[in-house]
Amino acid sequence: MSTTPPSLEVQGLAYAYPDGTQALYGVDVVIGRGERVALLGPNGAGKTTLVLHLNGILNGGLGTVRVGGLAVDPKDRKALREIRRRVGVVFQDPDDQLFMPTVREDVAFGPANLGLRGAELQSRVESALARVGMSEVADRPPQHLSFGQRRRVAVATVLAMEPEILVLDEPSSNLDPAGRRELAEILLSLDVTVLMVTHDLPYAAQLCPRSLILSGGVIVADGPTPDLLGDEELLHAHRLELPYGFDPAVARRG
Ligand SMILES: Nc1ncnc2c1ncn2[C@@H]1O[C@H](COP(=O)(O)OP(=O)(O)OP(=O)(O)O)[C@@H](O)[C@H]1O
Repeated sequence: MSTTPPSLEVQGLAYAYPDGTQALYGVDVVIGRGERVALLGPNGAGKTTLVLHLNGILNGGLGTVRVGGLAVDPKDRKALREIRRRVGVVFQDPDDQLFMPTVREDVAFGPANLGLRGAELQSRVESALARVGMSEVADRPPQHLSFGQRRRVAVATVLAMEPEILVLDEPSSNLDPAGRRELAEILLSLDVTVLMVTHDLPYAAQLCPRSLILSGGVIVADGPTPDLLGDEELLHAHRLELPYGFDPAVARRG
């Protein structure tokens, strides 16, 4: 009987930077296919360090990372290329991700590098742009778009690679209320595994049925988002604060 491997399996991941700063102390996380999970935690908790291990940008520590069953192995360049396709990271600043003369060329860049051409490439690009509602701006230069539109195009560049897991770094930052809501609607409509790093607890509650709290390089909580956000002591112990008046009980479940 064959079973589908989880989108992400992290086991015993420990990492110290070259200057000796220990950022992760044995992290274990399994994220099943199709889950949407928020990664919460105070500044300096190790969230970025963990994300940089998912596609092999950081390595050399202890433990293992598997994406869709494939191990991240920095020595195996072919496997690493496949890992970087499977782990689609949307950075906080879309301008780190968009550099071509038009939106269409930016979205085509990754799949063209994988060797896609012609109708197959075109259909990847059209589909990724449609999924983020950006088909209308395909021929415009990215720098002529609003910040919110650029973030959506950055999501499209990653979706065009058909990733196993979409990793979003602070997706709601710098968005106005309408842009924030539009992005939430898009993310909820996608049929893809999501790991979202955020300090925006209401956004985590709205989008992610499950949350992880990373603090001091350790996963200190892993469970349904409404339960974690409803635990005042837990939040206080890890410098997490809900906005005044926000009721985590209204957070979406399932
Ligand atoms: N290049 C580096 N060299 C040495 N230490 C580092 C380096 N980058 C991060 N650190 C340290 O590693 C620890 C984890 O940092 P990391 O950036 O992963 O946290 P974070 O949870 O992403 O924080 P934030 O919410 O502020 O983005 C911190 O103690 C940080 O000072």
